[in-house]
Amino acid sequence: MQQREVDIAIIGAGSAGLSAWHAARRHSDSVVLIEGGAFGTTCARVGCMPSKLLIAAAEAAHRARDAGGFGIRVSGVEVDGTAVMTRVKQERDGFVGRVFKSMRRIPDQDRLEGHARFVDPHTLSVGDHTRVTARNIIIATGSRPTWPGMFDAAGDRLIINDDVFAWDDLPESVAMFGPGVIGLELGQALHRLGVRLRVFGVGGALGPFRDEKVRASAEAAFNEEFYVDPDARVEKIERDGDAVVITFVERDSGETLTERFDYLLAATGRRPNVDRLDLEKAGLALDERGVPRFNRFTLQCLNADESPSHLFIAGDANQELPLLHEANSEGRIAGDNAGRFPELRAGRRNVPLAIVFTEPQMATVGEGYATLEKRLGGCDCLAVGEASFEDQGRALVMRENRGLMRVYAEQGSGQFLGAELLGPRVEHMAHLLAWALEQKLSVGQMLAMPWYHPVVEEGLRGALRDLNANLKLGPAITERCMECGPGD
Ligand SMILES: Cc1cc2nc3c(=O)[nH]c(=O)nc-3n(C[C@H](O)[C@H](O)[C@H](O)COP(=O)(O)OP(=O)(O)OC[C@H]3O[C@@H](n4cnc5c(N)ncnc54)[C@H](O)[C@@H]3O)c2cc1C
Ligand SMILES: NC(=O)c1ccc[n+]([C@@H]2O[C@H](COP(=O)([O-])OP(=O)(O)OC[C@H]3O[C@@H](n4cnc5c(N)ncnc54)[C@H](O)[C@@H]3O)[C@@H](O)[C@H]2O)c1
Repeated sequence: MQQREVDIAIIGAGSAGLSAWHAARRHSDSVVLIEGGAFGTTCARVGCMPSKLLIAAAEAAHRARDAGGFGIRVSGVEVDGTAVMTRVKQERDGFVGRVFKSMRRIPDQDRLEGHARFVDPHTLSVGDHTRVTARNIIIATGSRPTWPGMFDAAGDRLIINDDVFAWDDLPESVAMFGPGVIGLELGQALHRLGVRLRVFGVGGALGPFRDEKVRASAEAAFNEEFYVDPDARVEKIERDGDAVVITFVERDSGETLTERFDYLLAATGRRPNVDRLDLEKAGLALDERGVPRFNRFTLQCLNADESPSHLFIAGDANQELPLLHEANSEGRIAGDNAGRFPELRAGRRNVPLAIVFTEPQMATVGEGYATLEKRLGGCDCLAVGEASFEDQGRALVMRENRGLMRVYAEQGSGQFLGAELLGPRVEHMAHLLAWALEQKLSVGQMLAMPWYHPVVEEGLRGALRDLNANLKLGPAITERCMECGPGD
């Protein structure tokens, strides 16, 4: 067993771990980065990037098929599954290659391969070859998919998102469990690429939405295109030969159906990789999920006796906001603070922003409706405005007129608080709204900004006007401007 003594050890060379390494190195040359799985990051290998590549191929197929709606005849649209997967994997390898290239800046002696576990609060055993003692340790171990035991009946036909990006060809059929973020992104893409699909959920949850009206609008919009039952009654999952056989009650007919699928894809959520670290030896206070308790501005963990720890936790491992930009900024803050320990700095945290790349797209900005309702609803302090995309000018032009936006503000101050968005290209509107929230703008100030015509953002202006009217702060709401055409 080799012995290493370092200032800072980082467990996990994903997005959070890499950001932490760069930040920590500004303070010390004695930083080691430990990786127990594949290098290249979840985002580039099996997450953000390959999923967006699959979605891009699906969009191309969809546009070709939808061209008839514009009077353009495109005959014989064919999806070549092998070519689709070849491009997805080639481009994905390019993204992973870029991560490797940036990792070349990390000297070989600063990288260790092997699974890390705590031996005591300052010591890690890595694989069965090295023992690392560190002044500070950053846990940046990411997350992994989780699923209920009943799916195991599907045997090796039970797959997760990682497996999709290893396919050489597209399958004939997939039963997707979990209409969350991953389930809807991948599900819609597979459907548009010609894969027979059913999506099953539990308890009615759909996508990232907590606002019931937006959730219901999403349920209706996706069901126009493919089968999604967010509150499914699945009676049996069996394996028969190469197929997964699923018996379920169909959502609209109420009939009990038995169908065969090539795969059962589990997209039923992710759990933090903190359960295989022997955390009990690290002396930390854990929450009910076994995740270390931590300060979101310093990323510093708390000891079991409530004193501040020398350990930090960043990225999906802490489960606060399991998104790429959050992993990057948390890694940076944790690395910086591990470097300057025990003198810590509060890191700057941005307002919450999440975007889902379905069509219509889904996005949430700010604390989210459920939290706002709880915090402000009881005293009538929460004002809500909304606008539908169904008759929005530019959305109609593009044949993308589906979706609903709900925007929230504080009564009295008129300060904008957040939004839940379903609609065309809302990725851009979500950014505008996040920037407005960062600037603490009031709804009146947002409405005073320039709005072009004809753009989908005019739909957002409609929602903000509705919100402004409900705030009862004035100025008077502009009636629809007829000479501006639909959308104003
Ligand atoms: C299909 C999919 C699509 C996504 N799309 C988006 C998107 O569009 N936009 C977005 O913002 N986010 C997206 N995400 C989320 C995003 O990928 C994650 O939030 C981000 O990658 C988390 O980074 P991380 O550094 O915390 O974890 P990771 O990149 O997973 O890094 C953790 C590393 O720790 C290693 N490790 C774990 N335990 C140990 C141990 N004990 N010892 C040593 N090493 C260990 C792991 O092997 C891993 O390499 C997506 C995720 C998925 C799955
Ligand atoms: N575009 C993006 O930013 C993006 C894309 C993909 C993933 N991500 C990140 O990854 C995280 C994890 O995504 P996810 O989709 O795995 O989680 P999720 O929490 O978004 O969705 C899980 C879904 O599975 C459902 N579910 C749970 N148990 C079930 C069961 N037994 N049967 C059927 N359905 C069941 C839940 O009700 C929920 O709808 C996201 O929260 C997000 O942070 C982000």
